[in-house]
Amino acid sequence: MSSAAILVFLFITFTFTYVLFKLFSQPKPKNKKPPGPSPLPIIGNLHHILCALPHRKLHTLSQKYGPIMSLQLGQVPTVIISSSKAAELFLKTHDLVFASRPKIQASEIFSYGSRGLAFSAYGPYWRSVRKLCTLKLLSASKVEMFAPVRKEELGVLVESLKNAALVGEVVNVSEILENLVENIVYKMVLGRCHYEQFNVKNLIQQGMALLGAFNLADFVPWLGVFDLQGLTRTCTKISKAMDEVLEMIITEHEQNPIVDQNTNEDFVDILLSTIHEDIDHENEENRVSDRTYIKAILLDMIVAASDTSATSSQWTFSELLRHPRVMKKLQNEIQNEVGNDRMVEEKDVKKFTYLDMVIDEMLRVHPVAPLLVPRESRESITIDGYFIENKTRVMVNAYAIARDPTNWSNAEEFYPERFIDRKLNYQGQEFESIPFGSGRRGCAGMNMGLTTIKLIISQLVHCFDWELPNNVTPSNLNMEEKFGLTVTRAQPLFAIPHYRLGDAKHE
Ligand code: HEM
Repeated sequence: MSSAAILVFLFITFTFTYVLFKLFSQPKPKNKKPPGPSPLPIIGNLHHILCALPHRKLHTLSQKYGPIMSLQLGQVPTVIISSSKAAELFLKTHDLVFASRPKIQASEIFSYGSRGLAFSAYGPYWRSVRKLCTLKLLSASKVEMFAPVRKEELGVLVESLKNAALVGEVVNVSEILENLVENIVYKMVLGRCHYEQFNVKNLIQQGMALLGAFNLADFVPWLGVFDLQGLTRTCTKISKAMDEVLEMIITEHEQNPIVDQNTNEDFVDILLSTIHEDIDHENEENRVSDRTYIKAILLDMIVAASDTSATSSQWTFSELLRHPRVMKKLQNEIQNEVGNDRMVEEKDVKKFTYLDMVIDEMLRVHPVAPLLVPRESRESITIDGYFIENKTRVMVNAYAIARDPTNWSNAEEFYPERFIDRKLNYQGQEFESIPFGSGRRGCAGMNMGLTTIKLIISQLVHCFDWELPNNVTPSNLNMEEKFGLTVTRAQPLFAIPHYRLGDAKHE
């Protein structure tokens, strides 16, 4: 073969190899994944979220890799959303694609195979349960129906704080707020909060800690059979005890049905009245023949309502103590409407416009579920040029979104006045602050939560002036966070109440 022929042969071979290499070595443009840090073998990027405050770490990473970022968490392909624009694409434009939840081992065990609302996969069963909860448990009329429970529990708390004020006692505000919200939630859901035979609160607290714990099996499923962290055993044990307690509570309700029109129903009564209804009309296989769905929904309601509302109240209180100007302005607003010789009633709260701004600002600065509740894609889809494969886990970083400098100036500063001309109604239209998530899987109990928090805060700042104890000043008050099922204060909040009303009557 002549040298020219050799050159031509080599040229053709090289070109052909090059074209083949280009074709197979680069991902096809339509399969381009969102950018993200390189994964390690087996664990992928798990080390990036295994830290004390993952929402902060993911916020920092998103500043390098962008608002739609890829992570490989063990075996689970994951996308992290960190801007309002990206959140709108995932939670509004393509909401239906991301309306499912991944299977979480603890929820599978506690909720009888995720038969509650929060963790069930998108489909006919979830749609029926969501409709049932929205209409029968969490509607505006039901929120109002439970006003007497909130009033009674707050009345008891104010009396005990008045006694503490008399002797200048330092009060553990975190603890009293947790107990208050727990009492309200347990009375609303189960009818009462104390049982002599068992400690239901303690059991559910243990369950909640397990739900918030990092479980390796959720990311590397084949490791699940070895139960390396012992979580499967513990969850199964607690779940069995919880099931026995819930069975007893339901049986007690069955044996004492509500006959008196003036007696308020609780969630158990309401759900029992649905037991003969076919909850899942579209799917024969999902037909509910026992009461597991009632137990799963009861648990979901307690878990979803308690920590979120208690933690939000604590952050609001902390910010008010850190900002005496805001505290004074709020007290003045309430005093101008209510005077100082009676306590706040629930109907007053709607008039407190500055309170609305304080709560909006607290929810922006301290979203208590900063990564919302994870979603899972139901099909493969290309968004903004990035390919998102089926069954990708989606985590929306509400913490990062609420700090996006394109939407918020001095984002770390707590400044309620930024909401004077800017109303957020959390109904899925705005995405600059999404503490309740958005779309089909958005929070089902938002009105219940907001009503509870607003009443608690207005009552406690109207009845009392609050002083920081010892050498704590507004500027050195510890505001460190602790990550779990919700992001709470790392240290409990302490303060001294000083009663400030005249002869208040709690009508
Ligand atoms: C300040 C109080 C609250 C906050 C900040 C909050 C926040 C959230 C968030 C971020 C989600 C996930 C949304 C998503 O995936 O897009 C959620 C879901 C949910 N929340 Fe809330 N929540 C609060 C109070 C409540 C209350 C009081 C209840 C019930 C009584 C409740 C019931 C639920 C339920 C059932 C879901 C799951 C909905 C579903 O998957 O279909 N929440 N909440």
